[in-house]
Amino acid sequence: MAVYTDVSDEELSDFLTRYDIGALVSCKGIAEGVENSNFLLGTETGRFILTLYEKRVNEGDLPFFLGLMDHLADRGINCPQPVRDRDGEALGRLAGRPATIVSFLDGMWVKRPEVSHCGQVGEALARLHKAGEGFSIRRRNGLGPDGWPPLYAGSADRADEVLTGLGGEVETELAFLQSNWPKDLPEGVIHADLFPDNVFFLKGQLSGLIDFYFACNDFLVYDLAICLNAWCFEPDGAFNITKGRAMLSGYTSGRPLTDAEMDALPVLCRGAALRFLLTRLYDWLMTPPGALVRKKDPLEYYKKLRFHRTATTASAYGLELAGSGA
Ligand SMILES: Nc1ncnc2c1ncn2[C@@H]1O[C@H](COP(=O)(O)OP(=O)(O)OP(=O)(O)O)[C@@H](O)[C@H]1O
Ligand SMILES: N[C@@H](CCO)C(=O)O
Repeated sequence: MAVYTDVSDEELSDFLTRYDIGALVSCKGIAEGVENSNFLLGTETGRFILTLYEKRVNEGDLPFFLGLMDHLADRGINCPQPVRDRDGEALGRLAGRPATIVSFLDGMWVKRPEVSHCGQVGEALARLHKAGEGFSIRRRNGLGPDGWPPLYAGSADRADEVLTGLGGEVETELAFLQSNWPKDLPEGVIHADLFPDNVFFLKGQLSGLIDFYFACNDFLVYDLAICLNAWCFEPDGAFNITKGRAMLSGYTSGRPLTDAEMDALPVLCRGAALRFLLTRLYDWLMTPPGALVRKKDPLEYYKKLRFHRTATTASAYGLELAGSGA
């Protein structure tokens, strides 16, 4: 459960006096999520989400995340909006942690995404990429190719505890990606973690996007590679090309891909799979027993990586390539 920091009723009521959102009526810790402590607040004026940023979020990045949510919301993306206190500050401090209050979004995430969900996520991702244009703050992707070797170093000597031979496979993949990572693709602000639990639907229609705390500047099509990984595989590990096709056509209906982006898709999908394999592997090995957080299976992403190694062109994901008849 993602409530790492306890907040007393007194501290919380005091904190809320800085805002114009009415007095506290209820406060409930939210079990989902792994990164930060989240609480659902009820006040006299409505519902809000209170987030206390935990150790993996760098405080210096918060102006990027909070500014980005404002920028996107101003451009029609339904995402949480930071609530400002009477001094105009979106970032406060509570129980010793940096803290913000953001608007509550209605909707539910889907545990078993269907083709229609994948198509809508593709469309929403293209809208998000366009809405991010003109955002003035930059943030490099700390979990991009340069970040993978140091991240892996933290679990390298224990990787084979998870699966015999996994360490060697990761090293081979790191070397391949270092040599084959594309250059000069269109860049912009990416979400970088648009998994099903970060997308809300209401009556089958995509209603909102949350959790911008991995957002950064990177290749736009890398975000699409992350979404293909997160949405288009079945629980048995098989890639569902119908879902892939729906996602890619949803995306390209809003933002066509360049030839270079299409060519790069299989390698970017490999990189995206490795990125989540590595963060999950680290957490799997390093989270102390008894910690409240639910660890996610690194091998799910190892299986996905193996699929991507068999993909030679973007048609493996359902993209129609000119002249391929695919
Ligand atoms: N603005 C919001 N409106 C409604 N619910 C929200 C909002 N923000 C967060 N939540 C709820 O809190 C849960 C956890 O939020 P979030 O995904 O941001 O946490 P996290 O710790 O960063 O998790 P992770 O990085 O693992 O996805 C969400 O699944 C959702 O149920
Ligand atoms: N979406 C990530 C966890 C949070 O960033 C994963 O499934 O590994």
